[in-house]
Amino acid sequence: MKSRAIVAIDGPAGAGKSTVARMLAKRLGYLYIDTGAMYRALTLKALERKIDLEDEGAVTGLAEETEILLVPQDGTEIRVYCDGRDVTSAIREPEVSRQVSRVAKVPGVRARMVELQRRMAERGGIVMDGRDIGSYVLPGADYKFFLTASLEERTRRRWQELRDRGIHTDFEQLKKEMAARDAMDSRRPVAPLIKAPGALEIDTSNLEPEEVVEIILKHMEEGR
Ligand SMILES: Nc1ncnc2c1ncn2[C@@H]1O[C@H](COP(=O)(O)OP(=O)(O)O)[C@@H](O)[C@H]1O
Ligand SMILES: Nc1ccn([C@@H]2O[C@H](COP(=O)(O)OP(=O)(O)O)[C@@H](O)[C@H]2O)c(=O)n1
Repeated sequence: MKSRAIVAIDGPAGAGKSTVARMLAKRLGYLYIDTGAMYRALTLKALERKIDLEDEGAVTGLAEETEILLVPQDGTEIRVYCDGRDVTSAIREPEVSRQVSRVAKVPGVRARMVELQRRMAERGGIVMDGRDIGSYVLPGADYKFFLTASLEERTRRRWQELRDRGIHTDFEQLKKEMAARDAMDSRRPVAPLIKAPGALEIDTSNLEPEEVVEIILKHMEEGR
């Protein structure tokens, strides 16, 4: 296995990217970078400022004046700061999930985020997860994975996750929202959600997170 490698993990919402990426980073002693958290932080700020999300100029301007920091904690937890404020929990609110793809499709926003993400990856030894990491942000990544799962299973996971945080949502409504977000992420003109050439696709529907990590590590050890 290459040392201080760059590992890219992409896939739709709820496929298990962050869970697996975090566990993998821990096993490898790498840094975990959650790029979705960056788009979420900017979306939260835009919503709080009541910025018209269809106004691409305004949203781009906001991206350019916003400082987003991902700060690793003990283990592989990261805390997300937006202009110095800890927004780790707030960015997971359903309203942010509902609106984030509108912000993420703005080319000026992506340009800014991608620049930051590439800088964070410069020294290697990272696991980065998102939608366009293997295809666009880090096309030269050493290892690329594309996680999937059925929409039903991905909704079930997100529904449970929200419930564990005391947020009760309607399952069918959540399913619709997740499908709408996937569609928007897949259809946007700039760096859409796609499986990068050469990425190993893993359907996690019937796997435990630990099993997915083992598949990934085995693939990396075999140097494929
Ligand atoms: N392979 C898996 N099997 C079962 N549950 C999983 C699996 N991967 C992740 N989960 C659970 O599903 C939820 C959503 O996963 P997450 O990692 O946030 O997905 P993503 O980052 O792709 O949106 C988490 O609560 C996690 O514990
Ligand atoms: N590399 C990335 C990561 C996220 N995103 C956007 O950010 C949103 C939230 O990403 P996330 O990874 O936090 O979403 P979940 O899969 O955790 O629900 C996605 O739906 C995309 O719209 C993106 O455009 N590019």
